[in-house]
Amino acid sequence: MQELIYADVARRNRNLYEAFQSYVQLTKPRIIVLLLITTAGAMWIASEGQVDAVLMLTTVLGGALAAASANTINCLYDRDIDYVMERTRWRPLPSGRVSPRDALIFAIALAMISFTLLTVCANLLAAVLAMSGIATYVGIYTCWLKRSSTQNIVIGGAAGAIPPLVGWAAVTGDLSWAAWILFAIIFVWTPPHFWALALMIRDEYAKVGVPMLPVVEGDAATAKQILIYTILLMPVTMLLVYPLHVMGAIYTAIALYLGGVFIQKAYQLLQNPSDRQTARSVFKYSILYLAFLCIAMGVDSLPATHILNNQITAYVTGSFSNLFGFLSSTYLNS
Ligand code: HEM
Ligand SMILES: CC(C)=CCC/C(C)=C/CC/C(C)=C/COP(=O)(O)OP(=O)(O)O
Repeated sequence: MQELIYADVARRNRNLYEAFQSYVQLTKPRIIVLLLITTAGAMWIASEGQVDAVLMLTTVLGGALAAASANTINCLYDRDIDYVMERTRWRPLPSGRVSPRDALIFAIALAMISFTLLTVCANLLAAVLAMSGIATYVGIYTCWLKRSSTQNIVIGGAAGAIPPLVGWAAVTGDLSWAAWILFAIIFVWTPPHFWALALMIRDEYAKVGVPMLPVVEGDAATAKQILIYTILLMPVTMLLVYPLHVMGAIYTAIALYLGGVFIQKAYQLLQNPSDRQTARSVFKYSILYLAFLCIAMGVDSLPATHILNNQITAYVTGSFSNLFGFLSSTYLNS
């Protein structure tokens, strides 16, 4: 009898754990981690490295819940095509592990908790921005553009660029130019990130009639667009240095290096646009690129780094003025 009870409890626990896993899977948790790194990075810069720990925790949690809600609604809306594609067939909705009704209730609950948490612990602007992220990702990307335009990801990508705005607003209560540059960095980063993946799984998207760029315009045209966006990304990242002066020498060096490697990889892809391995390498690098760029921003904003940054800047400016002095005296005297 005792054993039967134990077996029953064990089975129930296993079922509970499996249900829990299915709901977690609905939220696409691995993507959320990088979204949160951009939120935390923005908070760190906005507070010049002196962010309140409770505010950081609650904002990141609120942002995670909003993104989880957005991803769940995306899974709900796309369950028809997810069922047909190999890559997505085993997601909780197409495989029947979660019912559409339960997924909807889950997504609404997540959004409501996120809104309340952000309003109470951060401010209304941060909460409204998070909700606008859900609206953009679901309304503009998922329901409207994903199945109708090759530029779906360019315009819909704005949703993924909202998390740093949430973080910035949570700290300062408003949105400065620097916050909008962070938005612009992720906005320009998203097409190379996604199109590299789309090159790898082009046939899957073609099978379900989703007009991703490689499906409609081909591999070479997509690789060309990827290269254009990676080149554009470099000056956009530098806007934080000049004219905004929010970042210093350490960020500049790391951002230029990371951007240089990104361009090099995109160029390699252009040489061989149908090579899946090269596309995979660009996709993987895009994730590393954004994570390290945020880390560079964080390091650059540390109070201790300011001293080092000032010394490097003074040295570089001093060297330049010496050089200009030398050149002008040489040429003016000759
Ligand atoms: C609307 C714009 C975006 C689209 C359409 C998009 C699309 C995708 C897709 C289809 C995947 C593969 C997911 C899977 O196999 O389940 C993926 C992976 C990923 N995305 Fe994006 N993405 C976008 C924006 C972003 C943003 C803004 C971030 C973070 C800042 C991000 C971070 C990631 C990460 C970290 C992965 C890898 C997840 C893993 O390890 O499996 N994405 N993305
Ligand atoms: C502030 C806030 C709430 C922002 C939300 C931003 C957000 C959730 C971005 C996620 C991007 C993403 C996973 C796209 C995949 O979509 P897909 O449908 O093309 O991927 P799939 O083919 O794998 O289903």
